Amino acid sequence: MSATARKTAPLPDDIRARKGGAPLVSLTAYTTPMAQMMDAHCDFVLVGDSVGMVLHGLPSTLGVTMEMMILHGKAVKRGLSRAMMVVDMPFGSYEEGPEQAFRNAARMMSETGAGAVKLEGGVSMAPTIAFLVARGIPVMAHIGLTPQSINTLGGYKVQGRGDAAQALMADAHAVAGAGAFAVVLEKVPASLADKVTEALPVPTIGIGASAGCDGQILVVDDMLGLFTAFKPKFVKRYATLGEQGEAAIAAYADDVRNRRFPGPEHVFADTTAAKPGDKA
Ligand SMILES: Nc1nc(=O)c2c([nH]1)NC[C@@H]1CN(c3ccc(C(=O)N[C@@H](CCC(=O)O)C(=O)O)cc3)CN21
Ligand SMILES: CC(C)C(=O)C(=O)O
Ligand SMILES: [Mg+2]
Repeated sequence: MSATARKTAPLPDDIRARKGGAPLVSLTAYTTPMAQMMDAHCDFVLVGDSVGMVLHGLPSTLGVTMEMMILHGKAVKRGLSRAMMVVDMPFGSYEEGPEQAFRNAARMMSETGAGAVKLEGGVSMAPTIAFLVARGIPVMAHIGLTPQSINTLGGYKVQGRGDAAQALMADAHAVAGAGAFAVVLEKVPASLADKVTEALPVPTIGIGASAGCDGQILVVDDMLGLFTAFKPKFVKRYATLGEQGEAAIAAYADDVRNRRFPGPEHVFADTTAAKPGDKA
């Protein structure tokens, strides 16, 4: 079923069932109005830990906390009626082991109303994914470039080139075998993304991966041109809202400095004998 024909949010199993079918559409969102804009057009919406870099000015995703993810998760949920919401588990909230991951993921699910959580990692995270899934928490996996590991990866580089392809394929099989209902593939060679997509029984969601993936995701502020501090090669700009916003702010500043704003239509008379159409 298309995102627009649907009346209620799909379940993780509905997303899983889209393997090999019409491409899954997703974007990140961090606020209610952005969630409202994409609700009719996306199969699922991710409250990404990219929120730290995009909305809070942090230098990486490492400083993002459970409290931040819960606050933004609640805001996004209020803007959705048809798309499923997935929330990123932040750095440090799940890596200690399955028990820590369950405790924090359960809190994330109950406090935000998310349909699933996403966590970064492959083979090493498989036991944690299996533990969560066995206890009722649907998990979306995220392999390839995993930004929470920036300090060991040494930069936001392409992952899985050359000999590293086998390890990436092992990560993909491990997370799918552990019960993840979908797998995000970030910044991997397109040919490898296609092989993983063919090999896995669950949908692959590409970001800097391949048009052959079972779905795509982007950071919404990137595709709208609102976030401009950097632009990964995988970003396609569908709008230039940052530029348009700055031009609008410059026009406002000019109006204020020249007393063109507020105009007569923006101010109030000292009488209730209002003209027709006036608001109190
Ligand atoms: N705005 C935004 N978009 C993202 O896709 C994103 C975030 N933030 N924050 C969390 C992670 C970090 N991600 C990244 C960050 C950088 C590149 C990247 O390709 N960087 C280029 C250009 C960097 C630059 O121009 O400064 C690189 O060559 O490293 C990729 C993914 C993906 N996620
Ligand atoms: C880019 C997506 C996959 C993500 O993890 C995020 O926005 O945090
Ligand atoms: Mg993330």
